[in-house]
Amino acid sequence: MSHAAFLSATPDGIGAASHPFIKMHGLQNCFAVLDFRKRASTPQPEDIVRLCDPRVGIGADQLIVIQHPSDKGRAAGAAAFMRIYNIDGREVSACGNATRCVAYLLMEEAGVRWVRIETSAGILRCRLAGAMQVSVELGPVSLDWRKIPLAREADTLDLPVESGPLKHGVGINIGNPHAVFFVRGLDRAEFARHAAVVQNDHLFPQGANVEAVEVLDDRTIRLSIWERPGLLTEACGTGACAAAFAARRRGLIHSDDVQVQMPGGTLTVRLDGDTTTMTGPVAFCCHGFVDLNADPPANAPNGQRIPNH
Ligand SMILES: N[C@H](CCC[C@H](N)C(=O)O)C(=O)O
Repeated sequence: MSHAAFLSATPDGIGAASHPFIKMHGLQNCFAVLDFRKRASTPQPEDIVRLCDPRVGIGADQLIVIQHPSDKGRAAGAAAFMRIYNIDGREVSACGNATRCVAYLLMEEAGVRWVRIETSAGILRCRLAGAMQVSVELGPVSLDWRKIPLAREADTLDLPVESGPLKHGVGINIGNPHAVFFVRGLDRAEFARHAAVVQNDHLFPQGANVEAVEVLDDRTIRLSIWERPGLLTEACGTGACAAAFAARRRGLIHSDDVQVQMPGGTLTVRLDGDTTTMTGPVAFCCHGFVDLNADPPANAPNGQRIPNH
C-alpha cells in the first residue's frame, strides 16, 4: 500500500469520526497531512489547533489538507490542491517543506517523478531529485511593498522596522510574507524575542515569517526562523528561498546555488531571476487515525507556542 493509499483507509472498529493522517517532515519542519479528496468539508479551526498541539494532538508546525484541484488547477495539470493551516487554525498560502512532502506522497501514489500542486499562491512544479529528495520551484518572488504586504509604502530592501540586532531587513513575498535580517551570530532565544516583536509590528498587516541570516561564504548562509503565528521552526522552505534571494539581491553572496543551513538541516536553493527552486529531503514520521470535530483542549494555545529553544 502506498502512503497515500493509507490516507484513504477506513478504520475498522475505531470511532466513525476518525480520519487517517500521515505525519511527515522536511528537515524536522513537521506536518500532519490529511486527505480530504473524498470529503467536501474543510477542517474546523478547533480541530487544526488540537491536531497541531504536541500535547493533545499529532504535533505539527502546520496541518496540510490534500483536496482535488480546482477546475483552473486541473486545466493547468495540477494533481491536487494543497491547503495549509498554521497552528492557530488560520489558512496560509505557502509552505515550501510541506509542498515537498505532499509532492512525494502524490508522486509515490501515481508512480511518477514530477507533479504539479495547486496552492492559494499558485501552481507549483515539483520533481523527484533522488531517494527521498524532492525539488519544488516556488512561484515568483516579489519585493513590491503592496504584495508583501506592508501597511504603507516603504523601501522593502531596508524595512522601517527593527528590534535589537534585527535591523535593515528585506521584505519579500514568496507566496507568503517574509522579513529577512542579516546578523552576525545571534542566540536563538534572543532571536525569538526580537523576531516576535518584528512579526507583530503594524508594518505587517498579515504578520510576517522572520529570518535571521548569517552569511558564511559566497554560497552558504545559515538562518534561524520565527514563523507565523509565533513559533521557532527547525527549517522553513519558503524562508530558505526568501533568505537566499535577499542575500543575492543585497550582493552578500554571488552564487546562484545556495546552501541554506538551518537547525534541522540544509536545503539547496537555486536562484534564477525571480524564481527560486529548493531541493532537500522528505521523511515519514508516523501515521494513524484522528477524531475530527472534537472539542478543543481547555487551554488551547492562542496560536503562540513557547519557543522550543
Ligand atoms: N514551514 C513553511 C513556511 C510556513 C509559513 C507559514 N507559517 C506562514 O505563516 O506563512 C515552509 O517550509 O515554507
